[in-house]
Amino acid sequence: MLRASYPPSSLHCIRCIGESATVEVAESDTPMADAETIKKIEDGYAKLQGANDCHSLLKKHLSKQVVDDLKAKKTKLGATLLDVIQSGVANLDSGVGLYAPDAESYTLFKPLFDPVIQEYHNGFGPNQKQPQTDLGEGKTSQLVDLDPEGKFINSTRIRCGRSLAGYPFNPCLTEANYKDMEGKIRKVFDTLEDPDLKGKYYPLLGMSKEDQNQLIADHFLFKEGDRFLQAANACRYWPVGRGIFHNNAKTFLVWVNEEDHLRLISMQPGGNVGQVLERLIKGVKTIEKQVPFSRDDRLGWLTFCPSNLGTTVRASVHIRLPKISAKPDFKKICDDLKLQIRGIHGEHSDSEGGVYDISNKARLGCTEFECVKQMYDGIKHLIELEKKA
Ligand SMILES: Nc1ncnc2c1ncn2[C@@H]1O[C@H](COP(=O)(O)OP(=O)(O)OP(=O)(O)O)[C@@H](O)[C@H]1O
Ligand SMILES: NC(=[NH2+])NCCC[C@H](N)C(=O)O
Repeated sequence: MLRASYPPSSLHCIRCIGESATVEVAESDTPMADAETIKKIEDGYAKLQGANDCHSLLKKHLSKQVVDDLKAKKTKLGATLLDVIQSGVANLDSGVGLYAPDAESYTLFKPLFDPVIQEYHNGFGPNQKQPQTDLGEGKTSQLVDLDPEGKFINSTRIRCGRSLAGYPFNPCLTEANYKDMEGKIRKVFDTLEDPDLKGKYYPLLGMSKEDQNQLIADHFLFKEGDRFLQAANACRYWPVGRGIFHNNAKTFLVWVNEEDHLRLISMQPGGNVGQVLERLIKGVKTIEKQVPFSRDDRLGWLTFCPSNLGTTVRASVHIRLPKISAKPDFKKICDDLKLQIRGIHGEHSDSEGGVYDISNKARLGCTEFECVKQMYDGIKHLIELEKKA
């Protein structure tokens, strides 16, 4: 074993500025995690093992064997198993608990990612491949309004994530990367002419707290200070490079550099899923003509969190189902329909006034249109149950 200087711009990011950039390099020249990092990984493993109230996929799949096999590994950008697991170790209430600091992490730390991916995405196995993109062009008319009388659904939203090719994910990005990426995407926003898409970019830097909080309360903007992202080292230089684009009607929105490089969102009041999807397709197709995105042959569109791989599509409604949501088996009914229940202010929030956010859960191993259809068919069924209850 030699000690050598590895030029890890990302290692600075991952390990906080000010730390020495010297890391251990094995004889094969493969970068290796240092002893301190390995100790933290082992301590993290022990903490998870001792936490009886922790039910994350991380805890379930981070076996002693996996720790021993992966603890010394390091990606070319300097990411270690610690970077992958630290959010789930800090937040024992995580559902998933791990993130990929860069694309290489999905292969280097495969023995951990693959079983998590398999369990989260309906059994998507290590030899399975994400199908070709099918956003649902020409098929949106199949998705007729789920609630034409406006009795149940407050609003419908479909989002997808995209990573700009050539850049790693949050923990490995430098401040210059953030500025650069924001600059590139702002130029693309300026070219949007279609009346459905045309709008303005609002950087977080310089936005008043009042405006920011209003956008969050109205469900348009990402929240600040997400402890899961913070513990994953994903909020560095905040608010530099972060912001939101939206059209006048706030029905087409793009989040810049929150959890993923981009989140493209279409949303509107009511239950017209077809219209919402139609607008999203237009937005994605227009933007992707100008920006190359990272796609993996097996895992599809690449994202920071393994729960978002593949299509990256989460199609949701904000819905009131007072009768069936009061039943003890409501979660089981949704699980069986492969739907996920969230609270009114998004992930890790509670329901308010009996309104739930219900969406497709899996995003990998199916097409984009199938993800939306999963939500559509499931919600249709839930509304029928509510009417009969
Ligand atoms: N159908 C919907 N109608 C209106 N707002 C919605 C709808 N679905 C989600 N939202 C809002 O979008 C915002 C973001 O939600 P949330 O963070 O749960 O989901 P996300 O954007 O899909 O990302 P992630 O899964 O990474 O958390 C929240 O304010 C949430 O209330
Ligand atoms: N926004 C997401 N990536 N959501 C999925 C996981 C979020 C968080 N890391 C958890 O495990 O609970």
